[in-house]
Amino acid sequence: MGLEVQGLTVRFGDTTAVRDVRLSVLDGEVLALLGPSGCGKSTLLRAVAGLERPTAGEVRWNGRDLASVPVHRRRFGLVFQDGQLFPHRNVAGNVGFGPRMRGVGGAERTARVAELLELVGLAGYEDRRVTDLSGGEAQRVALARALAADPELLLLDEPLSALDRMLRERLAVDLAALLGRGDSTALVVTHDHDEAFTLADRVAVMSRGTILQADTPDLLWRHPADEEVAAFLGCTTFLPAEVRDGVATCALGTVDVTAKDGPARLGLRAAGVRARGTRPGNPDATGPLGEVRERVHRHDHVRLAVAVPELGQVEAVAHIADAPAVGDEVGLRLDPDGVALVGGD
Ligand SMILES: Nc1ncnc2c1ncn2[C@@H]1O[C@H](COP(=O)(O)OP(=O)(O)OP(=O)(O)O)[C@@H](O)[C@H]1O
Repeated sequence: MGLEVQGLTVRFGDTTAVRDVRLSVLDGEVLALLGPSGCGKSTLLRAVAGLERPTAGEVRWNGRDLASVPVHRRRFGLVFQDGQLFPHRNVAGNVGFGPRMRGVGGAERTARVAELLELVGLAGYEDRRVTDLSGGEAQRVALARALAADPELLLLDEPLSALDRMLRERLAVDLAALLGRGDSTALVVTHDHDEAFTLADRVAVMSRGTILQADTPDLLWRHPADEEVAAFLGCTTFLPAEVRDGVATCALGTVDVTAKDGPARLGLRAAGVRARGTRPGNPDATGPLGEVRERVHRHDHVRLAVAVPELGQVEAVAHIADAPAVGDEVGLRLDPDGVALVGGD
């Protein structure tokens, strides 16, 4: 059954941080709450944890209304951005805290702590003082500590956002494997798209206190419910299209889609529009033509703003090796991986 949230509203004075939210997290599912700063993600998570009192609505766990159940009785594991470890205990003391409270004895507890430290990439750290750890190490200890308590539901609030990018990407993959392997049920708050898509079975996109869409990463990416979700997920150009036999035709060309015949709306991310210079000897430069107006080097590609007659400015990408310069003419081609079908059924 898992977690069910219904009609949940949380107000702080005149601010409605969470507005009539309905959400479920199934047993064994990892759900990410993704949204911009201030949209109400943390407040929703804190209301589920019991740290914030709802103004209206219900939070149920396995069918039971939690309104009268205090935080420590909910059996939910909490991890916040800054870990919040017990400073007077060493790493083993922190990770082993939950098992110890549940009466798990010496050898078994030591083995469990070692296993969890190995899982979070900190094998052998048992005797380290937590005050001597780096931010990334401390956060991994916090994760291990939350998991060690065998919580029924893990609540993670921006668990990786204090870490540097390389570590965050690695830890997101590790955490996804770890949550999947343990069959954990988890609600993860994040503002980082990659993190949400890496970790979650389903992603709920939040804006201004409400959930706009909750779907699998694949569906969300390819079929955002409306332009607001599409724009939040990176679409910068929206074009009308006509679908015929699984092919959508728009002003920038054709792309395969899963949709019924008829009019449709496409959302294009920069990566959905590939640009090639039209200079002689480049036969790949086909499709509608435009002129490069801006050019920015990103880590593994070049991002362009291309002026297309009658369409205006379109974001596109080019290979670093033969990236066109500002002022060059380019041919544009759609890449289905970067194209979304917006709205509709
Ligand atoms: N204790 C509080 N008192 C008053 N207003 C609050 C309180 N907590 C949150 N808010 C307000 O509620 C809204 C939602 O805040 P919340 O922290 O839930 O957003 P968030 O999406 O988690 O943002 P961030 O990613 O920046 O943490 C914001 O406008 C915030 O200022």
